[in-house]
Amino acid sequence: MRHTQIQQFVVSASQMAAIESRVFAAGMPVAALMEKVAGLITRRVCELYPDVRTTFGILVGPGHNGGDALVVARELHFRGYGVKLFAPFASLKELTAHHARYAASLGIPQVALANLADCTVLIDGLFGFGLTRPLSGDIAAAVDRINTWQKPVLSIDLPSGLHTNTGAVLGTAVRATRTFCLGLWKQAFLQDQGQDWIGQAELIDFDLPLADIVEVLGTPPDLCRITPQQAIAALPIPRSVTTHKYREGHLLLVCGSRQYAGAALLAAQAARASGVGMLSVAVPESLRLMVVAQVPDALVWGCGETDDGAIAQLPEDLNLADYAAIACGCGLTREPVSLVKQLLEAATPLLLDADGLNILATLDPVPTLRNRPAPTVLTPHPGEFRRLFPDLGAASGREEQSDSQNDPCGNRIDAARRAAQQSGAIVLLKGAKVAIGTTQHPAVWLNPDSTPALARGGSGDVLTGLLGGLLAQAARRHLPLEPVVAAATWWHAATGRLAAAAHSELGADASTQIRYLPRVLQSNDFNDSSDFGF
Ligand SMILES: NC(=O)C1=CN([C@@H]2O[C@H](COP(=O)(O)OP(=O)(O)OC[C@H]3O[C@@H](n4cnc5c(N)ncnc54)[C@H](O)[C@@H]3O)[C@@H](O)[C@H]2O)[C@@H](O)CC1
Ligand SMILES: [K+]
Repeated sequence: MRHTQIQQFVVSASQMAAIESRVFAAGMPVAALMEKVAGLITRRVCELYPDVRTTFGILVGPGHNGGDALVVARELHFRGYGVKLFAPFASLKELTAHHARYAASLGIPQVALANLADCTVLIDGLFGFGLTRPLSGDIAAAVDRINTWQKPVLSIDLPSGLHTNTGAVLGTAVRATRTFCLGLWKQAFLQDQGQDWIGQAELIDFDLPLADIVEVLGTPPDLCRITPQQAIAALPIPRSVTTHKYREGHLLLVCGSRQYAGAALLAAQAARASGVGMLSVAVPESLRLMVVAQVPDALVWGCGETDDGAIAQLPEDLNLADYAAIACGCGLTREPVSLVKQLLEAATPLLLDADGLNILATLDPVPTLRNRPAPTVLTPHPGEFRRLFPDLGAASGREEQSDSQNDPCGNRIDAARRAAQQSGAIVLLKGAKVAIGTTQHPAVWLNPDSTPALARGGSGDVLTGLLGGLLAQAARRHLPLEPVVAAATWWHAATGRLAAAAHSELGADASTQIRYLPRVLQSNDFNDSSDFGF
């Protein structure tokens, strides 16, 4: 129970410091807490490296991150491992200085950086959440040098140099292969730009009292990390034994063009897997028979089409008020502007994706969304996000075409939150760590576990169909939509992971993902984030 709760919290540096202060004020001695935390880290290090011939080079910073590192060094030394310290700071915090003196008295050698080059593993205790400014000078040079060695690096709390909240690299940063996040997940672990420095992330729970956490973070907290347990509790959306198809929601998918016919099929097939009671699909007339053949359970509307094969207009006898939700965008092209305008005016929950978003971006999006008579869900990737919210765009993540991850403004959590506040929409900002901004509490939901296997054409169409189907079911029951968006995000990512585990990352194409959607809900392996055993 505690394990599940703890996994949901996400903190900033100042919130972590506030929680820590409450614990210390209540009587927990600082030194005792450091012993406890470092003991837990040591246990994990020994599990990972049971062979006592392993040698550890330990990087010691001036604050309590360095203190943790010194306690770990001492414990590894007592267990018979070879340990060397690199402690380049002349001035240390008091507790850290005590541990440094004791380590020296035990004969643990302090060495120059070059002497760590022959160690098997490095442990990074330079800086944790107390980092206040960019790394520079000798320490930055030392970090850069370490990064060229390509050794396993275990970072304590955060890779040194990473901003605790944004995950941005401040000057330079240690490139960890694994990071032990201490106590509560820091925001950096849920930001895309930190991921290549964090490596494998693992939470070390050291029993911060829930009462103190809740007091600082509020109930419900502002941020919520989506857990498998939460998502599974919302899925599948429960149905009564006496239900009928129209009570399970009716989704209208508006999608496809002659150029992008497959997108319509993928979205429709994924919507079907959501359990939605009724599925209608509006496509250009020339796609109608293909959709009927591939998704025979859908009602398919053939729409008048433009010369280029995009939807020109919806059929006159199609009544938008008949649907519990509408999802639009997959394979649409940017032509059907009046169609998207018409959908935006409908008093029906609306999901916009892909070209639906690109068209919305030309329609003065913020006031348009604020005037919507029903809820809106947007699912932009960073490029679409920037077109929709240009003043927030810099905060949404790296440029699509750029491999620079060092964007100092790349705070996706903040971007999703502010986009939702501005527009009133639920904004699902795609990326490795999806951030969902809402106008409710929590203000942002964050999905921690995904797979690069989902970074491929078609997987966005699967998400749109799945999410659209779930929104229709939830809207029909008057359930809040935000938790459903979070659950769909998790379901989509978990499907990608399950499909990749079975077929490799290369084999987890969109059609395979659709086949795996129901299997995720049948699996019992959702007890922690390392489910599926990889
Ligand atoms: N939150 C908690 O409850 C606990 C925290 N602990 C550890 O304590 C850490 C936080 O400790 P501190 O607050 O001492 O902070 P840090 O150890 O992260 O670093 C702060 C020190 O680094 C200096 N500094 C900051 N930026 C610098 C830069 N760019 N170049 C050079 N020096 C710089 C500061 O002046 C200060 O002396 C955590 O990350 C964690 O490792 C654990 O020991 C125990 C429990
Ligand atoms: K560190």
